[in-house]
Amino acid sequence: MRKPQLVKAEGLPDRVTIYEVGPRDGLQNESAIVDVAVKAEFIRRLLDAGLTTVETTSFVHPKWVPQMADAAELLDQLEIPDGVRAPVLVPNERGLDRALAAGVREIAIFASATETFASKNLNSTLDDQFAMFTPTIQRALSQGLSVRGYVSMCYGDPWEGDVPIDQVVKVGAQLVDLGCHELSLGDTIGVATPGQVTALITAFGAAGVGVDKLAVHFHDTYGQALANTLTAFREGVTTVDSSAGGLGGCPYAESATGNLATEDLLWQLDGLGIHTGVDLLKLVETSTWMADQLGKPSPSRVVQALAG
Ligand SMILES: CC(C)(COP(=O)([O-])OP(=O)([O-])OC[C@H]1O[C@@H](n2cnc3c(N)ncnc32)[C@H](O)[C@@H]1OP(=O)([O-])[O-])[C@@H](O)C(=O)NCCC(=O)NCCSC(=O)C[C@@](C)(O)CC(=O)[O-]
Repeated sequence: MRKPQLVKAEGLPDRVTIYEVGPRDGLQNESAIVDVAVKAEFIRRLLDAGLTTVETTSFVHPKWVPQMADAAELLDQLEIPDGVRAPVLVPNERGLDRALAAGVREIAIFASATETFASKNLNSTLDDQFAMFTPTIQRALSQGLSVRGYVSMCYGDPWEGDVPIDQVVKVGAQLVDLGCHELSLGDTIGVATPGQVTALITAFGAAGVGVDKLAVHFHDTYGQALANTLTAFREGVTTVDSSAGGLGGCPYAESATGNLATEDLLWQLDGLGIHTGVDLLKLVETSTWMADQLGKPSPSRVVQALAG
C-alpha cells in the first residue's frame, strides 16, 4: 500500500491523540439503522487498528435518535481492553443512569453555543441546558467517571449565521468549571476556516482554558477540516476528533456532513511523522468493510485512493 513520504515540519506536536467518533457521530446519522452486531464488529476493528479512544454510542432519548437506541445492547457485546477509553454521549441524568447501568466509565456531555441548536438538539435553551448538565456532571464525577464536554456550533450556525466568539467561550468555560477534563470545539456544520480556529483557541486561552484541555472536532462540509486541524496543532492542541471513513453528521443540523475522516487525518500525520499508534492500512480495510455494510462508498479521499 502506498504511504506518504515522511518529512517533519517545525512547530507541530510529536504525538496526537485521535478521538474516534465513527460509531457514534458517524452511525447516528445513517438513515438505515445498523445492526448491533455490525456496530460491535466495527468497534473491534477500530481497536485492532490501534485506536485507543473510541466514542461508542449515546444514551440519548431513543425517539430523538433511533440509530442509538441499542446503546446498552451494544456495550454488552463489547469487551473494552485495559487502557482503552470508550466514552459515550449523555445529555442528562436519565442518560447517565442508563450509562452507569451499562458499566460506562467516561461520558461526554454536549452543549450548544446557540439558542436555536439548544432548542432543536436538546429541547432546551442556551441557559437552561446547564440545568440538565450540572447535576449530570456532578453525579458522574462523584461516581468516579470522567466527563468530556462538547460545544456545538462553535464557528457558525445554520439558523443564526455567525456565532459570537464570547458566547462560545462562555458555554465552554462553564463546562470546564463544572469539571469536564476535556473540551471539544465542534464545527458542527463544517464552515470554519483557519483564522477562526486560531481566534477561538486564543479566546479560550484568555478565559483560562488552555490548549491542554482543548480538542477539535471538524466536519468537512467545505473541505476545510484538515487545514483547520493543522492550524489547531500549530496552536498546541493535541487531541483531534475524527471519524473512520468520514462517516457522520448530526440529525438535528441538516447541513452537517461527514466528520473529518480518520484516514485523511492519518495520511497527514504519518507524513509529518506525528505519532498516533494507529495503523492506516488496517483502518482503510475497516472503513472499506463498513462501507460494504452500509452499501455505499466511503467519502474519505484516502480510503478511496488506497482501497481496492
Ligand atoms: C436531551 C433530550 C433527552 C431532551 O428531550 P425531552 O423530550 O425534553 O426530555 P424530557 O427530559 O422532557 O423527558 C421526556 C421523556 O424522555 C425520557 N428521557 C429523557 N432523557 C432520556 C434519555 N437520555 N434516555 C432515555 N429516555 C430519556 C424521560 O424519562 C421522559 O420519559 P417519560 O417520563 O415521558 O416516560 C433530547 O432532546 C435528546 O435526546 N437529544 C439528543 C439529540 C442528539 O443525540 N443529537 C446528536 C448528538 S449531538 C452532536 O452530534 C454534535 C456533536 C456532539 O457531535 C458535536 C458537534 O459536531 O458539534
